[in-house]
Amino acid sequence: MWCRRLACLLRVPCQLSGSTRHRSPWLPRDGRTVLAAAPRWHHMAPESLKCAWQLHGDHLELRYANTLMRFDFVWLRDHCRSASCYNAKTNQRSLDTASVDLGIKPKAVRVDETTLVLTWPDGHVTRYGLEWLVKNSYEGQKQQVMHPRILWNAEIYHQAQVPSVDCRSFLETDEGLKEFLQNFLLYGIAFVENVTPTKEDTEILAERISLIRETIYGRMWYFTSDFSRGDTAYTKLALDRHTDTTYFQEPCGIQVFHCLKHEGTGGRTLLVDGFYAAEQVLRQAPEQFELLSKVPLKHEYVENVGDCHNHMIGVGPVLNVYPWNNELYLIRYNNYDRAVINTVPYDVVHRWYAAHRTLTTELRRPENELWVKLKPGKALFIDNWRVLHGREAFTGYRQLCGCYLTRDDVLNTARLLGLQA
Ligand SMILES: C[N+](C)(C)CCCC[C@H](N)C(=O)O
Ligand SMILES: O=C(O)CCC(=O)C(=O)O
Ligand SMILES: [Fe+2]
Repeated sequence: MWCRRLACLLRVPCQLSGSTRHRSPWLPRDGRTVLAAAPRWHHMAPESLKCAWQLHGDHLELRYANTLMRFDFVWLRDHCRSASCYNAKTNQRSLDTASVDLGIKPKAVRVDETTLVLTWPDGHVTRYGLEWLVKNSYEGQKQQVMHPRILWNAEIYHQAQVPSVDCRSFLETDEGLKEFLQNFLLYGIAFVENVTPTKEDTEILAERISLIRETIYGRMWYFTSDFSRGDTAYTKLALDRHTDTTYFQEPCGIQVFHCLKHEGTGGRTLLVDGFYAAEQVLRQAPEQFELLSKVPLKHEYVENVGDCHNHMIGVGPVLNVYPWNNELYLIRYNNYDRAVINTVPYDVVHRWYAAHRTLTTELRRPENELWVKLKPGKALFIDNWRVLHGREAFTGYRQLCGCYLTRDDVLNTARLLGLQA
């Protein structure tokens, strides 16, 4: 309940779907009435009014479990789960989709209490469970979220009292790992406690949930304020909230931080839920949310320091949403690394700056800021596609180690433990 309700807040009413394409074909269109050939609803036995279907020129319409679904005929042929079309052992399609006539129509259609049965012109029979269709239809997907989340500001996060997971339980039990991953998926951040403060022990943690993503910064990195790289992260300066590696075509999915040493003052870590802020933008100004999700931008990293020569460019909008349900899945926000804007005309640029300002205002609200002091022994995992991080300026010697993780593999681990990810 927690997840569904809050995650739903992230879904935008789709402004692009009001076209006539989605209108029922038997309803008057453009003021004209659809005449005689209007399709007819076939109901199952009178006692099961929950299912009805009708055939149209190019698709089948099915009402089941309060969902009105429309299926293209090629789709229905392509997804056939018969033994000759689909290998249920490997979950792979055997049917060559290119061999299906794009004008294909079923020769016969029958629906009983549980199953839709289609006979194709060549005599091949396709059966679909009605429950399977609800789960796998576009209309069914549209009503669901891919990633249940709890959006937070500082108060929501504190009140939830999300526990840190103990290192041993994380490494040695499935329950510990699952609890950690559930917290991570819901909040976009999670802590492991009582970790031995070394790079090697941090690496073992990372490898428990994923593969380490090696980048231009190395596999496992150490960093201090030694100016060894051409980036402000390697200084003592404050860093405003941002996501990392915005200049990669696919920004790193997860960032791991473990502070191994700090003898000095300051240096607290700032965390802000980017999706919570984006959600506020959506409520206040949906057209600005839409602009942030449509306007492509470049981020860039140019480095020429010592032996390090790098030039990275990543392209994409600030907000990335799934087009079928408008659910946010990635925020790319780094004002330091944002490149010259040359991908949009001047008038769009101005509206984009206004939208960016609205988002920045939300991201900077003090009540949205979670401040934590990272200490040796406490490792922090951050969803770099959702939660922004920053840091306070500091004095003294401070050493952080960590790594990036490949997102697919974190989600893989979570799914194998039975979590929705
Ligand atoms: C974490 N580590 C110190 C290795 C790299 C820092 C990368 C900093 C860069 N400005 C970015 O935001 O991507
Ligand atoms: O020093 C820190 O706490 C974080 C610096 C930073 O943003 C990074 O390494 O990505
Ligand atoms: Fe960073």
